Amino acid sequence: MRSEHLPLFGIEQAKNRTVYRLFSSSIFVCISATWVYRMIYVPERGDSMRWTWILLFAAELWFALFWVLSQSFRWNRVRRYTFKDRLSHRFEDKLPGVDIFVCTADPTIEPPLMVINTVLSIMAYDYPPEKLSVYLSDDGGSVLTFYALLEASHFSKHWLPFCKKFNIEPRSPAAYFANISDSISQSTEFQSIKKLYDEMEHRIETATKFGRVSDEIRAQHKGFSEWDSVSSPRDHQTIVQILVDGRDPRVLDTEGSPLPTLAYLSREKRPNHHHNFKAGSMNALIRVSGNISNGSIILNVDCDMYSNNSKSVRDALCFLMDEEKGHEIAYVQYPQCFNNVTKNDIYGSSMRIIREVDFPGLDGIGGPAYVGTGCFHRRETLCGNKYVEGRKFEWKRGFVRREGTVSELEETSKSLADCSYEKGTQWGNEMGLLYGCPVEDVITGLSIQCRGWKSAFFRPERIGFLGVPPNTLADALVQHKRWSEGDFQILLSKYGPLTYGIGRINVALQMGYCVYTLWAPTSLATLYFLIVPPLCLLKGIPLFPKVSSLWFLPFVYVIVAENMYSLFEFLWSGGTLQGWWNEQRMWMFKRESSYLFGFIDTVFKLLGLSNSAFDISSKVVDPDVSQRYEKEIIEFGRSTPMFTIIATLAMLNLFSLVGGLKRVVTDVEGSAFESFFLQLLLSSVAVLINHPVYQGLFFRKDKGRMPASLSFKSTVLALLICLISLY
Ligand SMILES: O=c1ccn([C@@H]2O[C@H](COP(=O)(O)OP(=O)(O)O[C@H]3O[C@H](CO)[C@@H](O)[C@H](O)[C@H]3O)[C@@H](O)[C@H]2O)c(=O)[nH]1
Ligand SMILES: [Mn+2]
Repeated sequence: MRSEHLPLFGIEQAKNRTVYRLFSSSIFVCISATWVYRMIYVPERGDSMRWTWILLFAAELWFALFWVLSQSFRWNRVRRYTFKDRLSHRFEDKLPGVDIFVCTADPTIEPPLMVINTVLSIMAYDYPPEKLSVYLSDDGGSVLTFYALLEASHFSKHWLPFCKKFNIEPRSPAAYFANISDSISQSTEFQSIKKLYDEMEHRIETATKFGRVSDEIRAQHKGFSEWDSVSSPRDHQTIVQILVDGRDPRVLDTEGSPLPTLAYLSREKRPNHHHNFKAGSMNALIRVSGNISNGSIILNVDCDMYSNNSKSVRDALCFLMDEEKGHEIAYVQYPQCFNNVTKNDIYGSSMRIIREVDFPGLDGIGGPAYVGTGCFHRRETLCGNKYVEGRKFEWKRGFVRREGTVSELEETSKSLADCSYEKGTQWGNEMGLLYGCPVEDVITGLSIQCRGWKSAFFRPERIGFLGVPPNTLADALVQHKRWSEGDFQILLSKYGPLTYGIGRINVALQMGYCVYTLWAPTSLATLYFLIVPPLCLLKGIPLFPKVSSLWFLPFVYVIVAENMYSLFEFLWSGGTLQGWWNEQRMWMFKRESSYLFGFIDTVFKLLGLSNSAFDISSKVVDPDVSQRYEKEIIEFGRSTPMFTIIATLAMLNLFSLVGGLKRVVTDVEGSAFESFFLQLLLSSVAVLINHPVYQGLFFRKDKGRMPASLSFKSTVLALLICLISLY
């Protein structure tokens, strides 16, 4: 084979697929057997238990459906790898322009220092700097963020040559300095760059602390004058400032190499104009960058997701530029990874199974979803192009420079980010990121796949991007509320995987999307399971087959085999036993609270009673909270409706378990244990897994405990429910 015909990437299929398929068929057979049991033993008409039974069957059917859908992830997992040397060899001088977007929205929960660390890590990619442009979109319209970016533009002149000279990783200064080896820290170059960074950090922190920039600093750049007319983050004109003009031959780093272009954008905001959250800011970025650098590849990252691997652009291009297959791929998604997840991941924030199983699985059946960060898109496909069989991309042209002075470019860019610009256009509908959904990313990715494109999921050995996960329980639950609500809305939207998706994406991919879009309604089946069987246990009504009955076997097989498999999968993905247990707890918490609220909010939205919001996740932690996080102690600390539900259900299962045990102990015939075994098992597991909740309610003294009022409320509520059900 001649070298120009060698592919730029390869795909490897997971092993042992046949074994898994046999195993999952055995589970399916047993699940079907449980249905037969439910149908045979349904109580007669007129029996008070009839509806309890039928609804329990419905809940079980729902979980079975969910299980079937999630098999799509496990059917054909793949792993991709790249050949970057071939890319350089064939394409080095034809590499395309790459525009990188960083989104931030609030300087208090997304500190400017963190934001510019992300920006610096991205400016330092191993890629020709004249072809790289970095845009920071600031929905917070904050002068502090602008100031930090200005500081970063100066510091980059020292930082980029340092990164390249010593070939360091990661290239976020904060992350790099936090983990350095001794040998390098002795060199003078290291000492001096560290000093520069510390001084910059100090200046930015000072400004952040006072909430303003001094007049002295304001005099450094004309851009500050824009804030003279900013009245609030929600009411201001568009601000576009090009801080580094990569085209200018006089703008060089300390080693005389060119720098990437760096621009600040804060789109116009007006109180009476809906800004569509991140989707709105991404669309403004697409247009403004199109006017300034017009790179044909777009990477976007959340402001906390710094680049941990300087080769990511080249890796992504191996997929997009491959002569044989590249023209089918619209985007390359990297997994979302986090850098301060504790060993056993109490909030399940590392999303291990999604990263190691779901997405590699989606990749084998048409391509992963777009998850909003760490994703390389083609500009054309993001702007609504359809896939045309056989049409290839022209890379020969490489990259064209824009004409015009910096101020001309800034001036012409402004109107592109004004509120009125999108009126009467297809932006947010057929073009750019879609509006109206709290998960703008997933719905946009799905719409791209529905236009015929494939996508690729890439997990390099060295993680591509690292961000900050939610580090309190409340934050994690709120984030999942937004996701489940958004995903559920996709199901009901024009782009529903079960409606619009038919014939546009393959059946397995439709099934895969359904798993996420059905998160919200799953809360109902979960609540049923956490409430009804325990109450029936308390009242002495058996709902599952006796231990001595043959029908018991399929139930037990499904329960044991599925849980063993899930544990095995978790350990195989690099997790710990305790981590798996924590993940099960979060599974339950989310379905009791986040998904329920996501479901309710969607219903309200359908009835026109409310609008979806985008609650931004906090990326800062109070030191006290952070200490508990490190020790893996769950953070409650507040009284919220979500915690009330969690605590009440924990108490309810505790009371039922006590009642059920009493029944078994006092039972003279000795058949109670047999009849209630599965209900006792269910409540015991619920109680064991809720152990940290009881601790938070009654035993902890620290600030992260449940407030006393909540302990009282949930106990009374649970008692009331038990009493009402008994009489
Ligand atoms: O009005 C807004 C709101 C948010 N953001 C930015 O969007 C990003 C993601 O927000 P975050 O609060 O961190 O949400 P997460 O739940 O962590 O984000 C995940 O889920 C979102 C969709 O719900 C996606 O947009 C994100 O890319 C994905 O990482 C951040 O950089 C924000 O600054 C904006 O630019 N404008
Ligand atoms: Mn985030």
